Amino acid sequence: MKILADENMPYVEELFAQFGDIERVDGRALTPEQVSQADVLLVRSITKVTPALLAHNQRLIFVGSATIGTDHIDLQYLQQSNIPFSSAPGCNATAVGEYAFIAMLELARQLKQPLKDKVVGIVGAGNTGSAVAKCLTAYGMKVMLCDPFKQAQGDERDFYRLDDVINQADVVSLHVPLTREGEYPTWHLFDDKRLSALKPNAWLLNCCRGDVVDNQSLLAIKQHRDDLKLVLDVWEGEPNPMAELVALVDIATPHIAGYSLEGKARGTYMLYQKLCDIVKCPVTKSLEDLLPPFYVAQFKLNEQADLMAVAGQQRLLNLCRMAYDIRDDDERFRQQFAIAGGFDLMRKQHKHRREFSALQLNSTPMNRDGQLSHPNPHVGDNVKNLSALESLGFNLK
Ligand SMILES: NC(=O)c1ccc[n+]([C@@H]2O[C@H](COP(=O)([O-])OP(=O)(O)OC[C@H]3O[C@@H](n4cnc5c(N)ncnc54)[C@H](O)[C@@H]3O)[C@@H](O)[C@H]2O)c1
Ligand SMILES: O=C(O)[C@H](O)[C@H](O)COP(=O)(O)O
Repeated sequence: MKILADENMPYVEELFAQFGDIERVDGRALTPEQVSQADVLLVRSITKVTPALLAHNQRLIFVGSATIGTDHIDLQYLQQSNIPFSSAPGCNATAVGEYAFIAMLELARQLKQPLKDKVVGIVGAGNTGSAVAKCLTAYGMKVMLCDPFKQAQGDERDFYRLDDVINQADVVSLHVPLTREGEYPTWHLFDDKRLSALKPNAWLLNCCRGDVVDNQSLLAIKQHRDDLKLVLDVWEGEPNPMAELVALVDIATPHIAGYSLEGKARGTYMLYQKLCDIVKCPVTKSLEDLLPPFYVAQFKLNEQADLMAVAGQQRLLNLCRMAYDIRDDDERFRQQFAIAGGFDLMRKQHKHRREFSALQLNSTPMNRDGQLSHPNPHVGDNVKNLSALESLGFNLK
């Protein structure tokens, strides 16, 4: 069996070598000739899987995309051609949730504002939107969800109309797929009108797809609305984002919101599970075995460190930065995005970010000598503190 896999998809050898020969390819430059002899094709978001790409291939038994988004795949064509396909729904949702939460904490620090007071509108309440909501509610914040599809399906959470979110939320975070058809298409969902309607001093985060926001309109509005703060991980025209817009964005990254080691591993692993199913072979590998341990074995928390209070915001940010320091990506992005191939190179070299769950926090209330400190008036607060940290996703031992 010949397996053609994107050169920047981790853990392919570990998981797929048992099925046959693996050839690594540049997913952005993939040609129909390269694909012609493949039995399995494993892609990322940068490969457009179209009838033209598959034109010379008669033997594919599986196309897999280690992504949540599927806007780069001609799903209808694959279905008509009876080529089994799978993406990796939810694989990097935790990474996106933590990215958005950390970006908000970081922006609050830059602006010297408390984050907790803000109301956050989440547009798209699927896997990634829910992961953001999980972090924010664990931190005690109010969220407004907007998802007309989930609402119509009877999802029991509270939902709001998009206009109400725009009018009322202090922060708007976007988590929709890129769609051009249907009742609620998302291409340029945030157009001139909606962008202009954002509240004074609003923050806008986009970690879904660049084309969900009209980047030209955003640039024009931001040029005369300095109050508007922007976090952009995705851009129209990737891998060539608009330089004038980058200059006005407060936190700018190269489409890596989902790039935790865990998220990447999960993506490849979900495709491995799918191929096992197709070729009727047992799943023998485990996801946990793929991941290296975190570089610090354990963090011991001082019981009085009230990370969940407004006063503890900086300390919480410091803890989050242990897993992922978004400032590094922002800095590198500004240095490299305009260099030829820079956008893709930053993504290729992005390897070391971990999810909160990789950090083991010692949950036993200790005093400075490492002794149990009962009875202690702060133990009750500490337990609340720890359970909020656990809800945020940290690993309490
Ligand atoms: N930046 C990154 O690294 C990164 C990582 C993962 C996913 N993504 C992008 O984020 C998108 C969302 O991911 P997900 O895992 O949450 O997908 P999902 O399918 O779990 O959820 C998307 C939700 O959006 C809702 N939706 C669709 N159109 C809408 C509209 N017009 N208004 C409001 N809600 C609408 C859907 O009903 C669905 O519940 C993906 O399709 C992908 O394009 C980006
Ligand atoms: O849709 C997704 O899952 C994300 O956009 C994903 O993180 C994109 O990463 P890529 O496939 O380009 O490596």
